[in-house]
Amino acid sequence: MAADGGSTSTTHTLSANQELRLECPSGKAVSIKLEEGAAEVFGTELQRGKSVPVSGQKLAVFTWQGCKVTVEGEPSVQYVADETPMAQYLNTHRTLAARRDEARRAGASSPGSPAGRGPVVVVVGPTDSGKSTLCRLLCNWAVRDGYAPTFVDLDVGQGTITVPGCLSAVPVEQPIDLVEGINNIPIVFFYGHSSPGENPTLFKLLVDKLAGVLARRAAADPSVAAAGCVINTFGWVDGLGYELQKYLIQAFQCDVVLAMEQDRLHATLQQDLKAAMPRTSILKLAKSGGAVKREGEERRGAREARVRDYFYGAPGAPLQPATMTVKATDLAVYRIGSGPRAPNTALPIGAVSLADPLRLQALPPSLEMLQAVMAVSHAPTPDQILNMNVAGFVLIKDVDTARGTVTLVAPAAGQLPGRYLITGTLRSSID
Ligand SMILES: Nc1ncnc2c1ncn2[C@@H]1O[C@H](COP(=O)(O)OP(=O)(O)OP(=O)(O)O)[C@@H](O)[C@H]1O
Repeated sequence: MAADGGSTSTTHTLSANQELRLECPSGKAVSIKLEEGAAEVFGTELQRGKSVPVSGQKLAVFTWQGCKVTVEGEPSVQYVADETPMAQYLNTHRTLAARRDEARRAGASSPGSPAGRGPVVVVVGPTDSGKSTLCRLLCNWAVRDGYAPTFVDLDVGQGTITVPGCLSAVPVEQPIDLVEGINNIPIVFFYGHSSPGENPTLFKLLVDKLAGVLARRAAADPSVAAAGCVINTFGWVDGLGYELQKYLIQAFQCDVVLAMEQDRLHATLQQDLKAAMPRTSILKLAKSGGAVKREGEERRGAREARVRDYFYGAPGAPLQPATMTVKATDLAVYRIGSGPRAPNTALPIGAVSLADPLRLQALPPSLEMLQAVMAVSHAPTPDQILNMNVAGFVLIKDVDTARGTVTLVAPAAGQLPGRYLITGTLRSSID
């Protein structure tokens, strides 16, 4: 590596298979520019001579052949690494690519046949093991091969498709934009909490709903089926978390499980899925040394940033949300389950919680709703709320019980796309 330049501009010369790792705090302008050669950020190729803003991101500029790249601004961390798992990740992609090609051929000769189904890949592993990053790489490489895989995000704590607390899926038709993310309309089910343990029954129900929608889409379109799915999961891999991982692997009928970092997770999944899913391959992949550990406060901050991005746009791609005051009678707010769960240890000895985790409870507007992020359901009637995906989100800013009004922030002005709002425990402190 050679570096030169002043404190706000550094040019790095990378050799083949090296990567430049950057941690760029939000609020400080940092951009990268490819000067020579070829390089990619998690599978998205950089255009030569084009400056790309990367504030608020932790990323790696990787090169297969060698390149020269300039960093403008002052990242809090910047260094070049020689050792990366990229070759192993690319080999995995090549295996998946061969299966997509086979599926495309089979789907063309007999549409709707099981052989026309491309790989359904799930990435599992502890928090910060690089799961989301690997999903992004696999989606981007598939796009570069001419496929549009469906990216599924079940990470309700640190998801990347929309606000936290959701199970969502979106077709990736273009390389993921470094500023704007995935430019496509997702299908979203609202769970409403940042941990799958908050209401595991609801989490499983929504896994089944989303898996059902995607199976129907694949059955209706051979090119969707052949491209397959790449599924990101949450980083809770013990106890109930592990049980939920096994549940979702079966619900989505995953045929490839990529276990990041942990021998134990890999081995237990192999044992436990052998009988139920004999044809599923379970592979272990190395964690990148660049995947950065985030502590509780930072994880909360990342969730907050996702909510901010939803309403106000990502840095470099601003949006204009609307603040509206509506009549409380024009809305109906529902909570699924009966409020925060009492741990069994808090109940009298021998008692079990009789709370129905799928019970719909109508809530009158109250000050307890301030700063709640609520989903706007597509449901035409309340009894359909559990079955339907959501149109988008609102943030509750004020409730005036005397006047009977609710003030909320929505992505756009005008009537909301539905009158049924779903609330959970998701809150945001943004203005
Ligand atoms: N090679 C790399 N160089 C620099 N940063 C990286 C690299 N790989 C991953 N990161 C960063 O490390 C952080 C953690 O990675 P990632 O989000 O992929 O992990 P995860 O397993 O999905 O985490 P979680 O379970 O919390 O969702 C992210 O900010 C990501 O951008």
